[in-house]
Amino acid sequence: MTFWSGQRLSTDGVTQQIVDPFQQDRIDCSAYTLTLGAEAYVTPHFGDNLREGGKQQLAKPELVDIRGVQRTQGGGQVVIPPGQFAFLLTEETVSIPPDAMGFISLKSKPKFGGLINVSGFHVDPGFKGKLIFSVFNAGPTALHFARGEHLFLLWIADLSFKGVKADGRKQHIKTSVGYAEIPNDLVNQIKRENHSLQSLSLRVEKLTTQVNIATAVATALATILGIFAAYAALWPGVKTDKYEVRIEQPIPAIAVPQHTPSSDAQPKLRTNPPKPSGN
Ligand SMILES: Nc1ccn([C@H]2C[C@H](O)[C@@H](COP(=O)(O)OP(=O)(O)OP(=O)(O)O)O2)c(=O)n1
Repeated sequence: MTFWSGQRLSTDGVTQQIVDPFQQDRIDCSAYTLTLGAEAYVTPHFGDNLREGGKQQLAKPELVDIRGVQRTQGGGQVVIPPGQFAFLLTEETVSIPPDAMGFISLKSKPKFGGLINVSGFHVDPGFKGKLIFSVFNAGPTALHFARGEHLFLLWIADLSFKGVKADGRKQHIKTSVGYAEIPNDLVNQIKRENHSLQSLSLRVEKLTTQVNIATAVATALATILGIFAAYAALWPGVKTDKYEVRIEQPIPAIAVPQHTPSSDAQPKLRTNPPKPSGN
């Protein structure tokens, strides 16, 4: 298996239409640079409205000339928050010859930001279509990408066996047609709130604030009630008509038994009566 060199990409890459549209300045050493295309999908995070979140259509950027250097401007943006998955569609359509295969990867810049390629690393012989990268933001910050941004790399490798079947058809090649957009069934599989560490941390922060406020209010109310109760109990002048107890009837005199010397005398001990004699 031999990997195509940059030189070969610039010649056979064009004649065999490996990538469409093809630009010579996209050859990066022995790889071809692919860009972010018209669609992206990012999984919703805590608090997002699931009905609203869907595939994003990214506007095409314009080419502007800055002192003779062509720069892209105004491409539609996609933001991937930390801890979220995304599908990213390539701008280019890839056509792998039947006797070759492709290898794909993210460029280093998005990787340094924490982006991980989840969806695999190969393109089958005979595959034709746009590529869909499934990625995960494992970094600490939200990652912003614009349509037209150089995000992916493609290498082509020759296969050793170039045989054909008896009926003339090529063997072991991908015959099904690839994607032109991000299919809805892919989106439906992952369209649910994804509780990333960041979103859970925000939620804990929010709950902590609410508990702190509730505790402060409860403490203030308890203090006010305590002060009011103490004030009412200790200050005799503080009475309301509602709580004042009026004593209308005089308290009846209670007869208190008088102490007499006889009543003070010790009670006599009772003695048993003498037993009658036996005769
Ligand atoms: N990030 C990627 C990786 C691969 N592919 C394309 C190129 C592959 O040739 C094709 C099929 O990939 P796999 O063989 O890994 O996938 P499956 O076997 O699941 O799909 P199929 O049933 O089409 O063979 O998908 C893609 O669009 N995006």
